Amino acid sequence: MSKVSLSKDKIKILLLEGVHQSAVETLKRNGYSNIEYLKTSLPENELIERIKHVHFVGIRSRTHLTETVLNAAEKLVAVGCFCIGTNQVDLDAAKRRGIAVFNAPFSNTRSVAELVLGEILLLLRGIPKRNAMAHRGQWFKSAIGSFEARGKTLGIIGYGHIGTQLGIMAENIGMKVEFYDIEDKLTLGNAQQVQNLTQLLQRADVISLHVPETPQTKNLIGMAEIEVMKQGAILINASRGTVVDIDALAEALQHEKLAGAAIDVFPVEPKSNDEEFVSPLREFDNVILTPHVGGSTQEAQENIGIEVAGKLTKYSDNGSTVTAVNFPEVSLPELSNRSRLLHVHENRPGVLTQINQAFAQHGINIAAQYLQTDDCIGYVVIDVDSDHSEVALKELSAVEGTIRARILH
Ligand SMILES: NC(=O)c1ccc[n+]([C@@H]2O[C@H](COP(=O)([O-])OP(=O)(O)OC[C@H]3O[C@@H](n4cnc5c(N)ncnc54)[C@H](O)[C@@H]3O)[C@@H](O)[C@H]2O)c1
Ligand SMILES: O=C(O)CC[C@@H](O)C(=O)O
Repeated sequence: MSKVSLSKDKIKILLLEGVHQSAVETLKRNGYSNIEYLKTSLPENELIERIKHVHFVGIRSRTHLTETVLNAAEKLVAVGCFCIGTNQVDLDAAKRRGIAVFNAPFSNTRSVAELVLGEILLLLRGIPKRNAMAHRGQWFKSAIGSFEARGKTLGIIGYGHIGTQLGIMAENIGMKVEFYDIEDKLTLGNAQQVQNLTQLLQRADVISLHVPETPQTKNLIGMAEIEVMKQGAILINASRGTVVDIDALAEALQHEKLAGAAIDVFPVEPKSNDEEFVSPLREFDNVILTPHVGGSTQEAQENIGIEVAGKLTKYSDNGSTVTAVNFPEVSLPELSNRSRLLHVHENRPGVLTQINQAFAQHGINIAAQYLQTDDCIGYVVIDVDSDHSEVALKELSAVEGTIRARILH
């Protein structure tokens, strides 16, 4: 599949799920005006219909870009996930089709950490229950089950961007921070890494989850894990809904093994704000339930809009894949007075030799060449004199193993 360079007004961009207007402004500022903006996600059949015609798509966590959807995305060059998580995209299928995927790895980190810190304080004081009772006209003035955060142990599972930020903030209010991570991590402040999950579960007064959705984190916290937690501990999950077995959690709350919980993400989430939220946790006054809003602050959404739209325009304008989550990363200088060929190919021996031989045969001088590969694909970027660019694109497209070739002037 090959493409000539389209003028910017012909490049179609579909933005879903009400991404912040800062994304639209950033795209427009960079010359992209052909933007369709929808406040919601789309049902799969409609998504398949619309994605056929677009070069870039922007989504959040509700839109699932499965292999079936990507099969229809004939023109798609890149996906922008206007969030941290990218589990809603079949990253491997996108890569095999030469579609780069970008996200915003830190823009909502602080928002999630702040929400979790607030929940820790409220849950340690038993506020959700007292609040619910007061709404029903009941007056529960009592210190029973009400504790300061100072001196309590916070156990963080997944000590990445959010986990570390939360750890620092929790230490600032006098909590002791321990964490479990599958990687050896640089500990910030006075935090301590523990060697296994059980140890952390046994020691912490509050457990907070900050892992990605992976096969290994599915039901990371189930009946057996809750069993080893302290009597009266608190569980917080603002990572992904698959990480906690909700039925096991409901049972633990029923038996008062846990004093409370805060859950922001669920195995199945409503597809829109009009759909009913169904969960066995609804009956518990001591559980804070939030509709996947950990990262939903004005500050975070604005920054995400600018960051991800910026990455899409950079990839479109000059081919840079820096911070792409499924693509070999190539950092590129700006293009001036030349043409740039972007070639995504299956990573097999001899592709570069074929390219160089074809260019040599046609007397095409290579001004600069950049190559990065991973175990599946290679991404080569070649700057040539503009006089030779169309021949060069034809030659590139004919190379065996070509997935995509694109040209920028
Ligand atoms: N609720 C929200 O709105 C919201 C907002 C942002 C992010 N998130 C979720 O939070 C997750 C974490 O975000 P982050 O920016 O801190 O990610 P990150 O990649 O910086 O950190 C994740 C950490 O988890 C560790 N990890 C991975 N698998 C593990 C396992 N099996 N056991 C223990 N540790 C494991 C990693 O080594 C890493 O240190 C995201 O993947 C996303 O799903 C949710
Ligand atoms: O904005 C969203 O839909 C997802 C937010 C959060 O889960 C993320 O992964 O950044």
